[in-house]
Amino acid sequence: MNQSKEQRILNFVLQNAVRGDPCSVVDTIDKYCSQKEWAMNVGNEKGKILDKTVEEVNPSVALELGTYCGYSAVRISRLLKAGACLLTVEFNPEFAAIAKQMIEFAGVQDKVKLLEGPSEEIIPQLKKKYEVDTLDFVFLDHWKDRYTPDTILLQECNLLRKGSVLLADNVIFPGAPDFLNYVRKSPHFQCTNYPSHLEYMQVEDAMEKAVFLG
Ligand SMILES: O=C(NC/C=C/[C@H]1O[C@@H](Sc2ccncc2)[C@H](O)[C@@H]1O)c1cc([N+](=O)[O-])cc(O)c1O
Ligand SMILES: [Mg+2]
Repeated sequence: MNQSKEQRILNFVLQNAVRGDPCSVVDTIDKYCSQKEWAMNVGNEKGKILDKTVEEVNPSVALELGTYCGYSAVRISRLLKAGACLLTVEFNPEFAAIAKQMIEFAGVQDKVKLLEGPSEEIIPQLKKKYEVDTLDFVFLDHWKDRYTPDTILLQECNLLRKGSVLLADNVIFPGAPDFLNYVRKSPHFQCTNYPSHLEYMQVEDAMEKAVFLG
């Protein structure tokens, strides 16, 4: 039975990256996906916007929706201070298994908790089951039509506090028009747009930062 693209990406990392070195894992995935097979990792150009936002927020508790192969989980967790953690949500078991191996190879497993299941089920469990008080940072990179309902759900579950930062990938391509509309119209969010390009392509894309105002 031939391998999946995600398995091929993982194998390329296992054979070419440096174990325990998150930067080499990130660079090796970018190398494979720019030269061999495109894949929906946030990539290096938008990844630098992600890095800057994570460094600015310096979160104690971060949430990622849409782990995929673990590229952004490795990218985010490499920047976290001692004792901080990233909770990342993935509902596809194959992708979760790939991401788990990617995270372990990068050596960031002590900072990352991979939660298997759909975000709409996991988010309401974060306080009681995963002992989260509030989230300092949320990276949205899962199904684009889930960005808005999950942003509303995060508020309903009292998981955001004054100053919590949401950063959404792909608000131009594939696009998340209802999310942009929602956060930009809401009096509870202060929004900033960061124009960029789709990973590994010369297609326009952008990230949107939405700071919760309480
Ligand atoms: O579709 C895109 N992303 C959807 C990502 C989905 C990821 O999140 C879960 S869905 C889930 C996870 C958790 N909870 C509920 C659902 C999927 O199993 C996948 O791992 C996308 C597409 C393009 N593109 O160019 O077409 C570029 C990108 O950067 C993208 O992010
Ligand atoms: Mg994306």
